[in-house]
Amino acid sequence: MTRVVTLTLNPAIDETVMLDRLRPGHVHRASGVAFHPGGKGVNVASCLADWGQPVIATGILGRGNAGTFEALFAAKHITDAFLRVAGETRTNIKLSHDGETTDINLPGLKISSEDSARIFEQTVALADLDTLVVLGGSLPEGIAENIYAGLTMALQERGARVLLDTSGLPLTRALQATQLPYCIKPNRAELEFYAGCTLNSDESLIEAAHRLIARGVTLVAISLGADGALFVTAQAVLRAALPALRVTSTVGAGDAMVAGIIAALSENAGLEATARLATAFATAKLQQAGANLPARQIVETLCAQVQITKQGDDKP
Ligand SMILES: Nc1ncnc2c1ncn2[C@@H]1O[C@H](COP(=O)(O)OP(=O)(O)OP(=O)(O)O)[C@@H](O)[C@H]1O
Ligand SMILES: O=P(O)(O)OC[C@@]1(O)O[C@H](CO)[C@@H](O)[C@@H]1O
Repeated sequence: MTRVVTLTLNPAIDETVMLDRLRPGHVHRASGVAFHPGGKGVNVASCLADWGQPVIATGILGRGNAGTFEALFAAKHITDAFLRVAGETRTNIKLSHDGETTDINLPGLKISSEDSARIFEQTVALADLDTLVVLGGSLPEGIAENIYAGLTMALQERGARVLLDTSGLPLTRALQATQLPYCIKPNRAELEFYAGCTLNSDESLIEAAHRLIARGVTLVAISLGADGALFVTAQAVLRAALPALRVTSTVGAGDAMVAGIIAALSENAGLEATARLATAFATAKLQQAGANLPARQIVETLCAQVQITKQGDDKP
């Protein structure tokens, strides 16, 4: 059976503050607040666990407030392989207002070079031939910008497949390397940052994806918020979308999509089945606060409803 490992080097406790509307420079009275243990790899693990997929979550946690993560791992039977370091994991502020979310993500812990080397080695040691490894999120201070490039090389040399979901320079460094991840899931802004230009049409997004595929990426999934997502391989391009009936929180929708891709890959699903499951996971998560999925049957019903449009002709 495929082993799934998620790495979150910079996890966060997401503090979601409910506001009627956001007016910069004004005093706001919040109508509520909620706390969820998060960070991209943690969210992916959480959604996979809801789907019934065994998952190992690793990364770096501050010992001071690790309890909130430990409670999640225990409740969802997620194998906890996190390194503990001195200090507290960051809290990220999510302002929920006017039907959208404004994110204020803090920098996180300062990591020593010894702990950086330890987490690198521990992560590589968790992977073997049939392992899918999700590398997710930003990097805390002290971790080299090219760590995802190095991890991708070391993990894929062991026969694992890497799915990378990050942004900014860590993404750029990983995509400039000689060994590229098996799969990436950028959103439009993340792909634009890497490409160094605006990508405001499907054609330009697909072209950017094809350039990465020519250099070794197998699957590029570009998430486009309410507009759905593009799933691009060397053989085909699919657009997948499903209007959301209810949006409780968009935080972690991209992570739910990554979880859906991983669930599909671990069943050797084809491209259309992967696009369907990934979109169903993301849409299902929108109904939940925090990175949680509803019952499997609800996700399966959504899966059948996902609208798939083929873009262009398939290639052999
Ligand atoms: N308002 C919405 N209506 C319908 N589907 C949505 C909406 N927002 C997100 N989705 C679904 O979730 C997927 C991922 O969302 P998005 O593109 O916002 O990810 P992201 O930018 O990586 O987000 P995050 O970093 O918060 O996880 C989309 O491709 C889409 O399928
Ligand atoms: O600062 P990063 O690591 O890029 O993103 C962190 C984060 O925004 O990602 C998740 C949503 O995708 C949240 O749980 C978390 O707060």
